Amino acid sequence: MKIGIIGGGSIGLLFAAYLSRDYNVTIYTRTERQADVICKQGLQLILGETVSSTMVEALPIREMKTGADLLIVCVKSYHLKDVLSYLRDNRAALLFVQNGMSHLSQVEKLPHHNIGIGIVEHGALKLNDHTIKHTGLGVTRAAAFRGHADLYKLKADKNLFPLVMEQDYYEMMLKKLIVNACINPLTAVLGAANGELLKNTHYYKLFQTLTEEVTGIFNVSKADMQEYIEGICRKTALNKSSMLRDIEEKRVTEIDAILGFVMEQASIRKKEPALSKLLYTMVKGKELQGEEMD
Ligand SMILES: NC(=O)C1=CN([C@@H]2O[C@H](COP(=O)(O)OP(=O)(O)OC[C@H]3O[C@@H](n4cnc5c(N)ncnc54)[C@H](OP(=O)(O)O)[C@@H]3O)[C@@H](O)[C@H]2O)C=CC1
Ligand SMILES: CC(C)(CO)C(=O)C(=O)O
Repeated sequence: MKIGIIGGGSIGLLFAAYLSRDYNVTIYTRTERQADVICKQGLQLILGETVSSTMVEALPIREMKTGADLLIVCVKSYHLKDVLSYLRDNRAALLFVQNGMSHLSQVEKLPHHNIGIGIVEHGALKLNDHTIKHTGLGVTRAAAFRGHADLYKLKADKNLFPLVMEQDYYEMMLKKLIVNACINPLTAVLGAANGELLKNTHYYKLFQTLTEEVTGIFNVSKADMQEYIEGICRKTALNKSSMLRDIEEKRVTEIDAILGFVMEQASIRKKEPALSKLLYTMVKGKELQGEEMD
């Protein structure tokens, strides 16, 4: 089976490092430079004290080949529009692994017969063009959005890179969306690690109010979700959320895909997302502040 991975970032390199053990993998990068580095130096995966190297094919996306069975799209949600033009004439099955839910409206317009949605619960950090650090062991969940689910049942390391099939893509994405909506913007604005949302009594009140608002918009049980999200905050207590890292590194965040989607749904469902609106504006302001400091 031939797998193409689009985007040589944290998640793309992580997927490539594990899947290339069992499959013929090609990484499609934005730049020619990164593709050259990967082809010449191979991929390096760091997990704890262990460093493993694999030779993997890489090409700039504009030289994308046809003939792959599966393309796993690992760019950020706001870069999807740039890669969709490369996908339109490619008949491969597609698997999208973006955080948030705003990409669903773009995905559903694609003509492909087989489209899957993935949720990544690993932590991964790209150290350079060909080195990836697996910072948090988790699972990848996948479900069919359209067509056959079997295509995403990939063989991969059961302990280090397990894949779990889910029945309902919407339910699976919604749960992750609510987690990201309740943790990421607050930690980004407060400059706090995930565990601080539980430890600091004032932050905890804000966190509870936000969880109440977001679960209310989607008519999901607040008590169950609160417990689930608190569990994630405890497990990742010392970690910075991806949004906080984006703000610190003056990158664009995925706020539109996360709280933007929440606010859109609130408007459709005639609910008032007061705190979400406030946090959305604050994160947008932080993004602008980052741009102006450059
Ligand atoms: N990192 C993590 O631990 C987790 C990430 N996720 C989700 O996975 C998705 C990917 O995140 P992550 O890997 O961290 O993001 P990164 O920013 O690390 O990687 C995205 C990659 O996409 C590449 N890219 C952008 N535009 C194009 C293009 N037109 N053609 C080809 N490649 C392109 C970028 O290239 P370049 O660098 O050259 O700009 C970059 O290498 C996000 O939605 C994120 O929320 C989910 C769970 C955990
Ligand atoms: C689960 C969580 C909040 C872990 O930090 C995450 O997915 C993120 O940071 O984007």
